[in-house]
Amino acid sequence: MENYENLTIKVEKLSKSFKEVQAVNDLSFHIKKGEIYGLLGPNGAGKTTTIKLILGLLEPEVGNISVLGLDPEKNEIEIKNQVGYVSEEPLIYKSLTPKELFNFIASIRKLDGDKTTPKLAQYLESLSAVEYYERLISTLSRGNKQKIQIIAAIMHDPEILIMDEPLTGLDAKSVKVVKEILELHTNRGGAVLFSTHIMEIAEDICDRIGIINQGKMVAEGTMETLKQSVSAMGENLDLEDIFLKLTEQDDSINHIIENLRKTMNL
Ligand SMILES: Nc1ncnc2c1ncn2[C@@H]1O[C@H](COP(=O)(O)OP(=O)(O)OP(=O)(O)O)[C@@H](O)[C@H]1O
Repeated sequence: MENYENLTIKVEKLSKSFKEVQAVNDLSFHIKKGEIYGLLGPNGAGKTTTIKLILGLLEPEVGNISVLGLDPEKNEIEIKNQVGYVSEEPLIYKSLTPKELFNFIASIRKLDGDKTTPKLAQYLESLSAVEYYERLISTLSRGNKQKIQIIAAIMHDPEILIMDEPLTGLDAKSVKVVKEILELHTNRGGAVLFSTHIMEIAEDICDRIGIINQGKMVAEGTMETLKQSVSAMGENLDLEDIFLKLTEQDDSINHIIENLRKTMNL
């Protein structure tokens, strides 16, 4: 029996469409305290739409969402105080330096400078971003912009981190540092919603994974239980095969490879 007091995010029977596109279709899942939950799905599966609904940036057509017991449609500001969000799009405040951006965030969030300054220095150093601190964000590389976006999302110590494809563009060392940040965050009771289209990343980082395709949940569980259900199917499939199968990409990938071989004369 689930202990509902332990839940940070609860999504029930959520649906959202854009004209003829059903982006999210009767989706339900929950995220517990201390858990990294991965939304795994191919391009266009509905991951970003789900995240925007949870943040109150989009209105659901049907369904319920609770974030720390709050309704995103009614409590957008309160939820923003408890959540750190890394969006899929690159950072918007391009005409600022990271220093100006962090000062701006600290002032709107009314953060204590004595606590925030050393924390920021540590994050910048850990992510090898000290030298970019006073450069215009518009002049930074994609990966360095992403590091600044991640620091901006965690600097107020939110209870929940919602990260939409956060590792895009990061080098191997920074990926390791971000993974460590997520682990430390969950060790102290925080929760993470993490979206990715890359199965290995979900496997490496997430405690539980929800595989979505065309807005629908097609499988959910720990990596262990997902692997067990794969072997229970009796076929000689690895997890990558099952991901492609569940997301209906297995036939099309074989077809694409066959056509590519013909085109490239192999
Ligand atoms: N504002 C919008 N207007 C129209 N269609 C939209 C809009 N936002 C999303 N969609 C459509 O909804 C579907 C789900 O998109 P979404 O961005 O949620 O997918 P995703 O899983 O995050 O994909 P990706 O991995 O490529 O980022 C797609 O078909 C997309 O084209």
